[in-house]
Amino acid sequence: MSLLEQTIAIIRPASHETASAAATRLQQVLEGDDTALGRLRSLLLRYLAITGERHPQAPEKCTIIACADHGVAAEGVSAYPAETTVQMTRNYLISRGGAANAFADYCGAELLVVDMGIAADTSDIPDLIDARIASGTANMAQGPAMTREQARQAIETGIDIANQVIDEGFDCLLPGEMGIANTTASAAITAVCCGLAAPDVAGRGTNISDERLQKKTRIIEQALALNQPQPHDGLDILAKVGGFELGAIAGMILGAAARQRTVILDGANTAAAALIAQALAPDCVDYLLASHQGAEKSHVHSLKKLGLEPLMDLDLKLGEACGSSLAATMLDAVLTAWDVLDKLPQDPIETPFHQEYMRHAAPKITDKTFDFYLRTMQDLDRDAMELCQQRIDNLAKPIYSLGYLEQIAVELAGIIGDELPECGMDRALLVFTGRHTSPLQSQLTAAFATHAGAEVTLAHLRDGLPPTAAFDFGREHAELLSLSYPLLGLSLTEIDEDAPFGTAASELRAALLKEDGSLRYAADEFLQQTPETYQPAVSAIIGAIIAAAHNSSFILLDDEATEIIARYTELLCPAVRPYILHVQPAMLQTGITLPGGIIASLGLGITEAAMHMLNGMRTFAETKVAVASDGPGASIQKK
Ligand SMILES: Cc1cc2ncn([C@H]3O[C@H](COP(=O)(O)O)[C@@H](O)[C@H]3O)c2cc1C
Ligand SMILES: O=C(O)c1cccnc1
Repeated sequence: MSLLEQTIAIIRPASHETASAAATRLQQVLEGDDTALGRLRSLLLRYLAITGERHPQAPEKCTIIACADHGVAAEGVSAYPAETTVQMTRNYLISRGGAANAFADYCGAELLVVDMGIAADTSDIPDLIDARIASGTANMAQGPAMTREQARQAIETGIDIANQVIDEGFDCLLPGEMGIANTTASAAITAVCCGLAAPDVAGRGTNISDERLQKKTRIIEQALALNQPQPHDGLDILAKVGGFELGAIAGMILGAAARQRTVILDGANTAAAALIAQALAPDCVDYLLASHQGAEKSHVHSLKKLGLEPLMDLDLKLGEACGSSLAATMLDAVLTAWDVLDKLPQDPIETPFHQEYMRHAAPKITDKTFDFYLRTMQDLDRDAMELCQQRIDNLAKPIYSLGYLEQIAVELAGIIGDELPECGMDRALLVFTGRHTSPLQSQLTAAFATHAGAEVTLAHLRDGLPPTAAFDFGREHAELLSLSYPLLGLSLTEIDEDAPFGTAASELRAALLKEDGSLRYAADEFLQQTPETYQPAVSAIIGAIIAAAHNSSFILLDDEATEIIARYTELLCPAVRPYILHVQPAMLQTGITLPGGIIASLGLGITEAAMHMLNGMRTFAETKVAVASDGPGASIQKK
């Protein structure tokens, strides 16, 4: 038997015993609320099933970027010239300014780069793993991209790589790829595996123009019609419309599955590689975790076929393991939280929170107080924003390909008045709570906040005082915190101590939103319409948002309750809008319903990733990578 057949033969479904025991325990600690952790729950349970351990160590991560060229690039299906593949490979290993470098650094992964078939001399590139199959594939629009033997070789190379890194102690693989025109290949693979037509899967790749997209769609159609790949024959699909780097990634997936190790998928390209692996060994999907829903058109279909649910949508159009690096840190966080939860109540972790209590006073808040904040709200620093945007547009990646991460970076630049906000900015979490906070909530808040590097203040509200008192309490503490912490998560929890978690969100939704999710009331009416129990919390959050924005902190929202309050605050005071980051469901699609700062903490992680992009990546000029020749990048990017 060859390595491929041997590997396929030992792939078993992941063990579900550990996972189902953990599911039972989770249900018990979370008092039967299966939605509490949303998709973090299945992220955790899938990971436990893969490892077969109840409390696995935090995974050792290895990012592996497979690079290869594509004959179909000759058809003009990309916005960038084919030489970009080798130039980016140099960038990873010489300038070290690719997204892959920045995101591996962000999530603490080792970075390996493999030449699977770059159409250029790569002999001078240090540390490049040479596994070259040929100088690029043949043009699939004119015949098969490679021979069946080459397809097997690409996959077996991926299996070898997986075995090697697993032998070195890595247990979580983050594959990525670099290969101009490879979204044409991944779209074709997806069409075959999902039974779709070219227009359903052809996406904009490196941000190509409408005209080029039409051409790309026709080329995919032509490649499928000419080559007739067989949907149940993974090697045939790879040979006819694949790529060497996609074959290697399929192999890494098979190799990892055979050794019961995890692979976190990134965008449409890695998902297409996974479809090849799935066609060869259906059980390998148990070892896959999805990270994000990317913008490439085929991605939604491939994830569905793989039966995987993404954790986030950041409008990424890149690859290079960016989204999977983010998911890897979320996996770390949920593993920590699970350790903590499983040890309750005997063995709680320390929760060194600052505690603040509302005074019994009713301060005078008048329209004048309010006016003061609104009139003296700082403008964003437009120059810093413009310079930051220019730098991002010229980082060595397709234009706009890092989606919301780019927007976060620009907004932060405007808020702090510096075109290059740094990594590791000080951050805090302000959690409004009732008189008492349960050990469960405290432990969860601590686990996620610690992971995000945030200091926590628990601000205890008091009933029976006018809303102005709560407003002032929120204002005062956000103001104090925002003097030292440029990043501030705002959340609430256990306002009604007898109600289950998530009640604040559901009550505020019922009272303040219409059926379609839009706001039901005008800005000056909604507080009277808020259920009395929640009026202090709502007033405190409004005060906190206005004060934090006034002091130029970047505000990260938490659960749906804070989302609703913030949307009304934005209506009341539109000037706060640019200071607010809507985390879920705008970026995270985890459906977490637990309040208390979990979502805001994950938002801090996303913000940190944006800072790694900005500080870790280098520009086209700095790395000598070719700029766009089509699409919006063509007129903006400068060599
Ligand atoms: C500078 C640069 C860095 C990249 N990093 C990933 N890609 C991504 O874009 C390419 C696929 O898009 P298409 O099919 O339109 O060519 C792949 O290389 C993919 O990894 C990049 C592309 C460029 C230009
Ligand atoms: O989703 C991906 O993998 C992707 C999307 C655009 C460009 N390159 C890769």
